[in-house]
Amino acid sequence: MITLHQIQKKYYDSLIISVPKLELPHGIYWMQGGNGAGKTTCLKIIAGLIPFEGDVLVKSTISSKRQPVQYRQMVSYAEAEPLYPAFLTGRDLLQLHTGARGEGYESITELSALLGIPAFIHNPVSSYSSGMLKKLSLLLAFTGRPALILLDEPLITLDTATIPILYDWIRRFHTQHGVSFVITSHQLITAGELQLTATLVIDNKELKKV
Ligand SMILES: Nc1ncnc2c1ncn2[C@@H]1O[C@H](COP(=O)(O)OP(=O)(O)OP(=O)(O)O)[C@@H](O)[C@H]1O
Repeated sequence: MITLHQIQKKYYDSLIISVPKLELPHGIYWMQGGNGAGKTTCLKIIAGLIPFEGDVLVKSTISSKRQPVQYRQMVSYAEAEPLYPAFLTGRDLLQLHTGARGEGYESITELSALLGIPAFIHNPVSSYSSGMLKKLSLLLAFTGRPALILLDEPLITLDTATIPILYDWIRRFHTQHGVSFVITSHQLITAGELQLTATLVIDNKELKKV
Protein backbone atom coordinates (compact mmCIF):
# COMPACT_ATOMS: atom_id res chain seq x y z
CA MET A 1 0.00 0.00 0.00
CA ILE A 2 1.29 3.47 -0.98
CA THR A 3 -0.26 6.43 0.80
CA LEU A 4 0.12 9.99 -0.46
CA HIS A 5 -0.85 12.48 2.21
CA GLN A 6 -1.47 16.23 1.84
CA ILE A 7 1.04 16.65 -0.96
CA GLN A 8 1.72 19.95 -2.63
CA LYS A 9 4.53 20.80 -5.01
CA LYS A 10 5.25 24.30 -6.21
CA TYR A 11 7.89 25.71 -8.52
CA TYR A 12 8.46 29.45 -8.00
CA ASP A 13 5.14 29.87 -6.11
CA SER A 14 3.25 28.18 -8.92
CA LEU A 15 1.31 25.08 -7.85
CA ILE A 16 2.27 22.10 -10.03
CA ILE A 17 0.51 19.22 -8.29
CA SER A 18 -1.56 18.51 -5.21
CA VAL A 19 -2.70 15.23 -3.68
CA PRO A 20 -4.91 15.73 -0.61
CA LYS A 21 -5.07 11.98 0.12
CA LEU A 22 -4.58 8.99 -2.14
CA GLU A 23 -4.21 5.33 -1.17
CA LEU A 24 -2.87 2.90 -3.73
CA PRO A 25 -3.22 -0.76 -2.76
CA HIS A 26 -0.68 -3.24 -4.13
CA GLY A 27 -1.06 -3.07 -7.91
CA ILE A 28 0.04 -1.84 -11.30
CA TYR A 29 -1.00 1.74 -12.04
CA TRP A 30 -0.87 3.67 -15.30
CA MET A 31 -0.49 7.42 -14.72
CA GLN A 32 -1.89 9.54 -17.52
CA GLY A 33 -1.78 13.25 -18.32
CA GLY A 34 -0.85 15.58 -21.15
CA ASN A 35 2.54 17.19 -21.64
CA GLY A 36 3.44 19.28 -18.60
CA ALA A 37 0.55 17.88 -16.50
CA GLY A 38 2.92 16.91 -13.69
CA LYS A 39 3.52 13.14 -14.12
CA THR A 40 7.32 13.25 -13.80
CA THR A 41 6.98 15.64 -10.86
CA CYS A 42 4.63 13.14 -9.15
CA LEU A 43 7.05 10.26 -9.71
CA LYS A 44 9.97 12.29 -8.38
CA ILE A 45 7.91 13.15 -5.27
CA ILE A 46 7.04 9.47 -4.71
CA ALA A 47 10.69 8.52 -5.33
CA GLY A 48 11.72 11.06 -2.69
CA LEU A 49 13.97 12.90 -5.13
CA ILE A 50 12.63 16.45 -4.85
CA PRO A 51 11.43 18.58 -1.90
CA PHE A 52 7.66 18.76 -1.40
CA GLU A 53 5.04 19.45 1.25
CA GLY A 54 3.28 16.42 2.74
CA ASP A 55 4.43 12.82 2.97
CA VAL A 56 4.38 9.50 1.15
CA LEU A 57 4.24 6.19 3.01
CA VAL A 58 5.19 2.86 1.53
CA LYS A 59 3.83 -0.37 3.05
CA SER A 60 1.54 1.98 5.04
CA THR A 61 4.24 2.75 7.62
CA ILE A 62 7.59 3.71 6.09
CA SER A 63 7.68 7.47 5.63
CA SER A 64 9.66 9.26 2.91
CA LYS A 65 10.35 12.05 5.41
CA ARG A 66 10.86 10.23 8.72
CA GLN A 67 12.65 7.09 7.45
CA PRO A 68 14.32 8.40 4.28
CA VAL A 69 16.99 5.69 3.94
CA GLN A 70 14.62 2.77 4.55
CA TYR A 71 12.06 4.43 2.26
CA ARG A 72 14.50 4.81 -0.62
CA GLN A 73 15.49 1.16 -0.36
CA MET A 74 11.83 0.29 -0.94
CA VAL A 75 11.32 2.52 -3.99
CA SER A 76 13.06 2.31 -7.39
CA TYR A 77 12.75 4.92 -10.10
CA ALA A 78 13.69 4.79 -13.79
CA GLU A 79 13.76 8.21 -15.41
CA ALA A 80 12.14 9.02 -18.74
CA GLU A 81 15.43 10.30 -20.13
CA PRO A 82 18.20 8.83 -17.98
CA LEU A 83 21.45 10.75 -17.59
CA TYR A 84 24.60 9.36 -16.00
CA PRO A 85 28.15 10.69 -15.64
CA ALA A 86 29.62 10.15 -19.11
CA PHE A 87 32.81 8.40 -18.00
CA LEU A 88 31.06 5.58 -16.09
CA THR A 89 30.39 2.24 -17.78
CA GLY A 90 27.14 0.29 -17.49
CA ARG A 91 29.04 -2.20 -15.36
CA ASP A 92 30.14 0.58 -12.94
CA LEU A 93 26.53 1.66 -12.52
CA LEU A 94 25.24 -1.88 -12.11
CA GLN A 95 27.91 -2.61 -9.47
CA LEU A 96 27.00 0.63 -7.68
CA HIS A 97 23.31 -0.34 -7.58
CA THR A 98 23.75 -4.01 -6.66
CA GLY A 99 26.39 -3.04 -4.09
CA ALA A 100 24.05 -0.54 -2.42
CA ARG A 101 20.75 -2.38 -2.85
CA GLY A 102 21.65 -6.02 -3.48
CA GLU A 103 21.00 -8.00 -6.64
CA GLY A 104 17.44 -8.60 -5.56
CA TYR A 105 14.52 -10.91 -6.19
CA GLU A 106 15.64 -12.33 -9.52
CA SER A 107 18.85 -12.81 -11.46
CA ILE A 108 19.83 -9.39 -12.76
CA THR A 109 22.29 -11.22 -15.01
CA GLU A 110 19.33 -12.95 -16.67
CA LEU A 111 17.49 -9.69 -17.31
CA SER A 112 20.68 -8.06 -18.53
CA ALA A 113 21.18 -10.90 -21.03
CA LEU A 114 17.55 -10.71 -22.20
CA LEU A 115 18.02 -6.99 -22.86
CA GLY A 116 21.29 -7.54 -24.75
CA ILE A 117 23.17 -5.36 -22.26
CA PRO A 118 26.32 -7.55 -22.01
CA ALA A 119 27.24 -6.41 -25.55
CA PHE A 120 27.86 -2.84 -24.32
CA ILE A 121 28.06 -3.00 -20.51
CA HIS A 122 31.84 -2.42 -20.47
CA ASN A 123 31.63 0.74 -22.59
CA PRO A 124 31.27 4.25 -21.11
CA VAL A 125 27.64 5.42 -21.10
CA SER A 126 28.67 8.42 -23.25
CA SER A 127 28.86 5.94 -26.15
CA TYR A 128 25.33 4.56 -25.61
CA SER A 129 22.38 5.16 -27.90
CA SER A 130 19.18 6.42 -26.22
CA GLY A 131 17.68 2.89 -26.33
CA MET A 132 20.82 1.39 -24.76
CA LEU A 133 20.66 3.99 -21.96
CA LYS A 134 16.99 3.21 -21.45
CA LYS A 135 17.65 -0.52 -21.16
CA LEU A 136 20.39 0.12 -18.59
CA SER A 137 18.15 2.43 -16.52
CA LEU A 138 15.35 -0.17 -16.53
CA LEU A 139 17.79 -2.90 -15.47
CA LEU A 140 18.97 -0.73 -12.54
CA ALA A 141 15.35 -0.18 -11.43
CA PHE A 142 14.92 -3.96 -11.05
CA THR A 143 17.89 -4.31 -8.65
CA GLY A 144 17.38 -4.59 -4.88
CA ARG A 145 14.16 -5.58 -3.18
CA PRO A 146 11.82 -2.65 -3.77
CA ALA A 147 8.14 -2.68 -2.83
CA LEU A 148 7.44 -0.09 -5.52
CA ILE A 149 8.99 0.55 -8.94
CA LEU A 150 8.29 3.84 -10.70
CA LEU A 151 8.79 3.77 -14.48
CA ASP A 152 8.64 7.12 -16.27
CA GLU A 153 7.89 6.57 -19.96
CA PRO A 154 9.58 3.14 -20.03
CA LEU A 155 8.51 2.43 -23.61
CA ILE A 156 10.11 5.41 -25.33
CA THR A 157 13.18 4.49 -27.41
CA LEU A 158 12.78 0.74 -26.67
CA ASP A 159 12.77 -1.47 -29.76
CA THR A 160 9.69 -3.61 -30.37
CA ALA A 161 11.46 -6.84 -29.37
CA THR A 162 12.26 -5.45 -25.91
CA ILE A 163 8.79 -4.24 -24.90
CA PRO A 164 7.35 -7.78 -24.27
CA ILE A 165 10.44 -8.61 -22.18
CA LEU A 166 9.83 -5.54 -20.02
CA TYR A 167 6.13 -6.40 -19.58
CA ASP A 168 7.07 -9.96 -18.67
CA TRP A 169 9.40 -8.73 -15.91
CA ILE A 170 6.81 -6.28 -14.60
CA ARG A 171 4.26 -9.13 -14.39
CA ARG A 172 6.83 -11.44 -12.78
CA PHE A 173 7.86 -8.89 -10.12
CA HIS A 174 4.23 -8.04 -9.41
CA THR A 175 2.84 -11.56 -9.07
CA GLN A 176 5.84 -13.40 -7.64
CA HIS A 177 7.45 -10.72 -5.47
CA GLY A 178 4.54 -8.42 -4.59
CA VAL A 179 6.09 -5.36 -6.23
CA SER A 180 3.74 -2.49 -7.15
CA PHE A 181 4.35 -0.34 -10.23
CA VAL A 182 3.40 3.19 -11.23
CA ILE A 183 4.04 3.67 -14.94
CA THR A 184 3.66 6.81 -17.00
CA SER A 185 3.20 6.31 -20.71
CA HIS A 186 1.80 8.33 -23.58
CA GLN A 187 1.55 4.98 -25.41
CA LEU A 188 -1.52 2.83 -24.82
CA ILE A 189 -1.05 0.01 -22.32
CA THR A 190 -3.60 -2.69 -23.19
CA ALA A 191 -5.13 -5.27 -20.84
CA GLY A 192 -3.42 -7.99 -22.87
CA GLU A 193 -0.05 -6.48 -22.00
CA LEU A 194 -0.55 -5.63 -18.33
CA GLN A 195 -3.48 -6.23 -15.98
CA LEU A 196 -3.81 -2.70 -14.65
CA THR A 197 -5.21 -2.20 -11.15
CA ALA A 198 -6.35 1.35 -11.92
CA THR A 199 -5.50 4.43 -13.92
CA LEU A 200 -4.20 7.58 -12.27
CA VAL A 201 -5.05 10.89 -13.88
CA ILE A 202 -3.96 14.45 -13.22
CA ASP A 203 -7.06 16.57 -13.31
CA ASN A 204 -6.72 20.30 -12.72
CA LYS A 205 -3.36 19.76 -10.95
CA GLU A 206 -4.76 17.07 -8.67
CA LEU A 207 -3.70 13.42 -8.88
CA LYS A 208 -6.70 11.08 -8.73
CA LYS A 209 -7.38 7.38 -9.12
CA VAL A 210 -10.11 6.45 -11.62
N1 LIG B 1 12.75 22.09 -12.27
C1 LIG B 1 11.66 22.74 -12.64
N2 LIG B 1 11.55 24.07 -12.46
C2 LIG B 1 10.43 24.74 -12.79
N3 LIG B 1 9.33 24.17 -13.33
C3 LIG B 1 9.38 22.85 -13.53
C4 LIG B 1 10.53 22.07 -13.21
N4 LIG B 1 10.26 20.77 -13.52
C5 LIG B 1 9.02 20.74 -14.02
N5 LIG B 1 8.49 21.99 -14.03
C6 LIG B 1 7.13 22.34 -14.48
O1 LIG B 1 6.22 21.47 -13.84
C7 LIG B 1 5.15 21.14 -14.74
C8 LIG B 1 5.01 19.64 -14.80
O2 LIG B 1 6.16 19.08 -15.43
P1 LIG B 1 6.37 17.51 -15.54
O3 LIG B 1 7.72 17.27 -16.11
O4 LIG B 1 6.06 16.89 -14.24
O5 LIG B 1 5.23 17.13 -16.59
P2 LIG B 1 4.89 15.75 -17.33
O6 LIG B 1 3.45 15.45 -17.09
O7 LIG B 1 5.86 14.70 -16.92
O8 LIG B 1 5.08 16.14 -18.84
P3 LIG B 1 5.55 15.34 -20.17
O9 LIG B 1 4.43 14.40 -20.54
O10 LIG B 1 5.71 16.43 -21.16
O11 LIG B 1 6.84 14.64 -19.85
C9 LIG B 1 5.46 21.82 -16.07
O12 LIG B 1 4.72 23.01 -16.15
C10 LIG B 1 6.94 22.11 -15.98
O13 LIG B 1 7.27 23.29 -16.70
